[in-house]
Amino acid sequence: MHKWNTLWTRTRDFEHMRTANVRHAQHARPRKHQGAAMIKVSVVGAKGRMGSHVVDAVNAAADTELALALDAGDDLAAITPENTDVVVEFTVPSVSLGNVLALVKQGVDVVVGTTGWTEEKLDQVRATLAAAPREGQSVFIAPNFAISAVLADHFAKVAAPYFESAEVIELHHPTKVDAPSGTAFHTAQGIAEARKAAGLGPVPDATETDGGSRGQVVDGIHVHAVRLRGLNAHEEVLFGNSGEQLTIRADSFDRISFMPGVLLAVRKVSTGTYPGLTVGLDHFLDL
Ligand SMILES: NC(=O)c1ccc[n+]([C@@H]2O[C@H](COP(=O)([O-])OP(=O)(O)OC[C@H]3O[C@@H](n4cnc5c(N)ncnc54)[C@H](O)[C@@H]3O)[C@@H](O)[C@H]2O)c1
Ligand SMILES: O=C(O)C1=N[C@H](C(=O)O)CCC1
Repeated sequence: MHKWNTLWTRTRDFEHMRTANVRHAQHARPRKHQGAAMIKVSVVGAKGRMGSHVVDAVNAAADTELALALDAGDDLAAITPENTDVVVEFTVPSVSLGNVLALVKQGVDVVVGTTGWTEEKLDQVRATLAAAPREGQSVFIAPNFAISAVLADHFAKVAAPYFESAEVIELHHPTKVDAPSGTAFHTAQGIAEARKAAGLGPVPDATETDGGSRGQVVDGIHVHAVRLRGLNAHEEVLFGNSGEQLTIRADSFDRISFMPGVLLAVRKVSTGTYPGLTVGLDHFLDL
C-alpha cells in the first residue's frame, strides 16, 4: 500500500461519509476507537468551506473527536488546554494571525490552513511561541494540505536548478479572497531558493512595458492568478530551457483532498514532538 493510502485507511470513513451524504449529521458518526485516547480537536472557521469539511473529517476519523466548532463572533477564550489538544484554524488572512497568537497564549497547539503568511507574521508567531504558557507548544502552518500540491511543490524545487526559466500559474474558484494563492507564493519562494543555491541568476525576461500582465514577482519568480467559476484549486509550474519545457501541475477538484493532510498534521502536532513553528506538510512526509 502506498504512503498516502495508509493515511486514507486511517480516514477510511470519508467514502462512507460522502456516499451516505451525512455532512452535519452527528448521529451518523462512525464508531470511534474504544478505550484509546482520542485527540480533541477544536475548529476555528467551522462554518467556512474548509472548516465545515474539517468538522466532518474530525467527526469521521477514528482517533479524533470534535471539541468546539467556532466561527466569526464566537469567543476564542472558550478553547482551553483542558478541552482541546489541537485547534485547526481555517479563517481569512486578515484575522488568522490574531487568532493564532491568541490561541498560543491560551496554551493550545494550532494547525493552520489559512493563507496570507508573510515573514513578518511568521516572526510574530515565533515570538509568541517563545513566551507560550506551555513548554514545547506547536504551531503548524500548511500553504496546502493536498498531497498533489505538496508533491508538485517538492518536484518544483527538484527541477528548479535545471531550467533557465520558471513561472507559476495558480487557478482558483472566484470566491477566493487572496491572490496569489498561499501555495503559489510558497512554490515561487522554493523555486527561488533552489535557483539561488544552484547559482542561477535572474530568469530571462525582456519585458519593457507591463500593465500587470507579467503577474506578481515573488523572489524573482513571476506568479499569475486565474479566478474562474467551476475551478477549485489548481497550480501549474512551468520550467523552460531552449527547445524544451517541463510542466508540473496539481489539481484539487474537491476540498476533501485536503482532509488527509489536515488529519496528518493534527496527529503529528498532538504527539508534542514538533515544538515551535513548522511550515509545510513536507516536514511530515518522507520526501
Ligand atoms: N492550506 C490549505 O490546504 C487550504 C485549502 C483551502 C483553503 N485554504 C485557505 O483557508 C482559508 C479559508 O478558506 P475557505 O474557502 O474555507 O474560506 P471561507 O470564507 O469559506 O471560510 C472562512 C470562515 O472563517 C470565518 N471567520 C471569519 N473571521 C473569523 C474569526 N475572526 N474567527 C473565527 N472565524 C472567522 C468565516 O465566517 C468563514 O466561516 C483561506 O485562506 C484559504 O486560502 C487553505
Ligand atoms: O481555496 C482556497 O482558497 C485555497 N487556498 C490555498 C492557497 O491559497 O494556496 C490552498 C488551495 C485552496
